[in-house]
Amino acid sequence: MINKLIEKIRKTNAPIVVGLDPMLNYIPKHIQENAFAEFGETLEGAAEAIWQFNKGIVDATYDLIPAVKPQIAMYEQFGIPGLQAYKKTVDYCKSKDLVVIGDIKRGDIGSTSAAYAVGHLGHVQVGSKKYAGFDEDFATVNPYLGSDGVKPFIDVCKEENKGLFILVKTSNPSSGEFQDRVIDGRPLYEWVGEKVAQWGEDHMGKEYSYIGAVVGATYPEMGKILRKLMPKTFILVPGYGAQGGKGADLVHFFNEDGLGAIVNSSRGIIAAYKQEAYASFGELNYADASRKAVEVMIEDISGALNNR
Ligand SMILES: O=C(O)c1cc(=O)[nH]c(=O)n1[C@@H]1O[C@H](COP(=O)(O)O)[C@@H](O)[C@H]1O
Repeated sequence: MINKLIEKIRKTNAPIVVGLDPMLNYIPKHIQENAFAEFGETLEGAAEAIWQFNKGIVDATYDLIPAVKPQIAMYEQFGIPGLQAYKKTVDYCKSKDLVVIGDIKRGDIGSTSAAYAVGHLGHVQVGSKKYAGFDEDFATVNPYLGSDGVKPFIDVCKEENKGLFILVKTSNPSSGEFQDRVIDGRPLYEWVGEKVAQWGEDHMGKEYSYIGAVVGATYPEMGKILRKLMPKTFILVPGYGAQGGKGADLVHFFNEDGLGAIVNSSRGIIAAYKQEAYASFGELNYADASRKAVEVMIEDISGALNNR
């Protein structure tokens, strides 16, 4: 999958991911009204609205981008119908040949991690048959429980040709509270980054490892250090747009080959029509506003990379 991701980044010339993080308050009135007319103001109605909203965005952007990242919490809040909308979104994006990064941020003791890994990336055995549960291409993993909590994910990735993005330095304001703590002379995120690079060594793709890292766009100096520490690790970089990250901040997340990072924007793309810059599109044309926001993001990042 890392090979496919790289191939698609090269083809689209767009090292970006559209984050499909639908909140009801981003969803245009007409979509909500249609969904509620059919299913009522119910969890099913909400799930239908988020699915229709996502479909509009995917249809308007899939030819420009290599990948999407649905964040499962945004679906889970609507219970089982929400999870059905998540699965429908994953399948639809795959039918459009997009690489799907399931943002599930799991990680537990080994046996429990194994179940998460099977459910999201692998096949579960039922009697004599095997079934894929969610079937994303990549998943995000929280490494806090250590190697035995991560290994089951890596094992399933090897069997299934899938990949991971493991949290190394997150984009949020409090991420330093634990992640920046200095241990034996180095911050914790460096220890984790080094470990991610090691885990990745025995699951290499053609150019980069199947085992990637997450490093927030909001910490560009740390990104620069981590880039050097993990040369063969692909970095998922969230925090662009709504959290303040800009193209110029991101150049050091990339290697000299112009690869090595993929930048996510969720609210900045899916709720673009609510921003002043794209307000002229109007609520009805929300998906066209998202397409424009993708074009602007690609321009911003490739411009910054060309000028470095
Ligand atoms: O793993 C992630 O994707 C992630 C890690 C991180 O450090 N920071 C972070 O914002 N994310 C996710 O990236 C997305 C960011 O959304 P926006 O701020 O709307 O672009 C959300 O789905 C977050 O859960």
